Amino acid sequence: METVTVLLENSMDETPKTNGVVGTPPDTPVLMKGGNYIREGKDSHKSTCIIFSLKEEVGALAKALQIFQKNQVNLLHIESRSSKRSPGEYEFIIECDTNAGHVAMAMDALRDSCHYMKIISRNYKDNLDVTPWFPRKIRDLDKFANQILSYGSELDSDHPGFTDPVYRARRTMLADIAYNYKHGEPIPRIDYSPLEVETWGKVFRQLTELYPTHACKEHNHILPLLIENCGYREDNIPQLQDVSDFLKDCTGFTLRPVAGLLSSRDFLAGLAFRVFHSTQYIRHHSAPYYTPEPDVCHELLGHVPLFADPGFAQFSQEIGLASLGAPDDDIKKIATCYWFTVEYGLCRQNGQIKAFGAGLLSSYGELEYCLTDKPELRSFDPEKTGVQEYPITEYQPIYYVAESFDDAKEKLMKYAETIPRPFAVRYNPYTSSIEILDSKPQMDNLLTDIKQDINRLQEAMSRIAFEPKDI
Ligand SMILES: C[C@H](O)[C@H](O)[C@H]1CNc2nc(N)[nH]c(=O)c2N1
Ligand SMILES: N[C@@H](Cc1ccccc1)C(=O)O
Ligand SMILES: [Fe+2]
Repeated sequence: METVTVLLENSMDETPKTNGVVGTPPDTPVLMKGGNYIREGKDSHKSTCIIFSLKEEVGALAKALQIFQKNQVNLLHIESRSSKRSPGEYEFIIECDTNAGHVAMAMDALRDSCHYMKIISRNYKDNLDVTPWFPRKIRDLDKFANQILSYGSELDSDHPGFTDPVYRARRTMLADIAYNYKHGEPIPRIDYSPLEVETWGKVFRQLTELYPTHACKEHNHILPLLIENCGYREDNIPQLQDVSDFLKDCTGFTLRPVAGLLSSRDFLAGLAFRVFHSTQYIRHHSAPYYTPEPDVCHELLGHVPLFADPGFAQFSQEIGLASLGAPDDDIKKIATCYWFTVEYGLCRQNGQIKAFGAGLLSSYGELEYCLTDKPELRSFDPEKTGVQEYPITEYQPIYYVAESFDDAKEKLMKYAETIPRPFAVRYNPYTSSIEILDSKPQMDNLLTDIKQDINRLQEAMSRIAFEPKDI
């Protein structure tokens, strides 16, 4: 326990007290995986979170902490709050490093000495009592950086850039930026090469020709604003920081650089914080009109326009919140629904079918293809859509059509509500953190906030001076 500083707040305040993260292990250099430009992830940031309550007696916490010490478990963070679940008790939230020590043994021992205990851990498989780990503070997203899904060798050798050493070196450089990025830093600006700008230019020119006839109206509405405000031009690849600033003003969404495809769980968790993980590299110049992985064209032309829409931003965050702590099966289903809507969705608008999925809006080839009679079209229904298999690296054989943009949102939200979880969560935008609503004090706080809002609404209504024509 060499790095632990315990500062307990002996206050009756209901909100958890943050005592600062102490002793997060430093990053150790990671090795390049043979033949791949994606580096192997390391578990240095993995932690388990335990919520437990103890009888209020002298030395209770010290006893509990001894359990960790005996089992050589390193504690990273401690919060305390008085418990309303069991009056007279304190609740503690402890984050411990799972890389060293006998974590499972410590938890078994701890279980015997406390009334209430909930575990949130990456190590949840085969253990129904454990809620899968999720980030609780926006800074926790720094822990995803190394968790890029590296493609199998099959895709590697298929990849258009596989045999191009210049391209591979570029990818390594941009991956490094994403690996080293920390929350709150400005996103480094990239000086894109003439070849990279040319690739972007081709993609941009071709796609903007198709959008008027193929893209949904929401996308067509926002693109001109990006052209005006963020340097979206045929001869310029927009910088992530500029786009992030723009989104922040529109809907509070921000971008963070990422080295490649994230797992569905991690990617969705980012959305709960209104954070969109965005790649910064560009597809290989030999295949501008379809690429098998997300790239800056996909993020900036496919996803970003819709994140500037308040309704879509809200919906994305709700999906993110619904995913936190969900079991693997549910993550898979919700990710599949996400795939067939946000990534590859079609929708009806004024009697015509239009594309709203980002994977379509960033691929000239697939955008054209999806509205021909080649693919099969089915109607979007989360129960069925959620279990459909799909290829990631080629045109989709099946698309799901939503009746409208809002219809897809509503259906998906209803579905998300059925995901099992032992508590509700909400996002606190003041602290950029997730509150776990699992006991009365948290619910009281929520109620107080809602009351304030109702008062404000009432006040606003009473202040409106009605014009005679409004009555
Ligand atoms: C949630 C769903 O799986 C979705 O397709 C995700 C997966 N991981 C991702 N990772 C990155 N970097 N960019 C994306 O757009 C996505 N999409
Ligand atoms: N196929 C998309 C990129 C992409 C790949 C995989 C998942 C999502 C998007 C394009 O060419 O723009
Ligand atoms: Fe995407």
